[in-house]
Amino acid sequence: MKILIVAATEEELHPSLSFLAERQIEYLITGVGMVACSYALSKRLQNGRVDLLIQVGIGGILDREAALGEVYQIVQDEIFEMGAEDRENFLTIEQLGLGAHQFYELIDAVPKSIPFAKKAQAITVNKVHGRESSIARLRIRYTKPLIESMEGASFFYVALQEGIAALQFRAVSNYVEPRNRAAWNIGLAVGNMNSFLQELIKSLV
Ligand SMILES: O=C(O)c1cccc(C(=O)CC[C@H]2O[C@@H](n3cnc4c(=O)[nH]cnc43)[C@H](O)[C@@H]2O)c1
Repeated sequence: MKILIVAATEEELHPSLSFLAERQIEYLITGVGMVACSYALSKRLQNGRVDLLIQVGIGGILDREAALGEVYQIVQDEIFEMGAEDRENFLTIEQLGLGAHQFYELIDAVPKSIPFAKKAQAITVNKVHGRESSIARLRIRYTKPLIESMEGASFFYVALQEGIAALQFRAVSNYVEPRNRAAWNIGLAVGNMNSFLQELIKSLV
């Protein structure tokens, strides 16, 4: 099975680089954001077959009770607020009849026995939430565990277009809260993400 590991930045994958090299598992660094992710992944997929895409990275979590560092399996991801304002209402791209904003993991080719991670839904943003009022609106709209990233939905979108199995995992580096960069624990999240990734790969190859 040809696996491609996808991450936005090399920092997020750094602890696994020698592990991946030893096992001849290919990885792709896409850059941050939906446009960079879509471009880099599409370009790579034009150059050869892949059976399974695995995106790993860090992300924010809305739930203040959740533990920083925990790894989540993202089962559903959406391009946040893709649509149109209609005065006080919001119309999704589906409601406008112009496309889709909600995408899902694709697990047909994935063995059942992969390591356990809590499941979460996610939103993918161009602008990281950092204002009290917009975060309060998120809390009303989303009741299940919610992770925020800047690439996830575009990753699922490309996988769907190409018909390739795709899994996404995010370790929590920070809470979705008024901007507080000093409170991010990127080291913990990257460490846990990579330990999980290595267990996952061992279960697959
Ligand atoms: O310092 C900032 O305010 C800031 C604003 C935008 C991006 C960053 C980054 O460091 C890149 C974030 C990188 O990690 C993912 N990530 C991590 N936490 C979040 C989040 O709360 N919301 C959205 N994305 C997040 C993201 O996928 C990027 O690749 C710093």
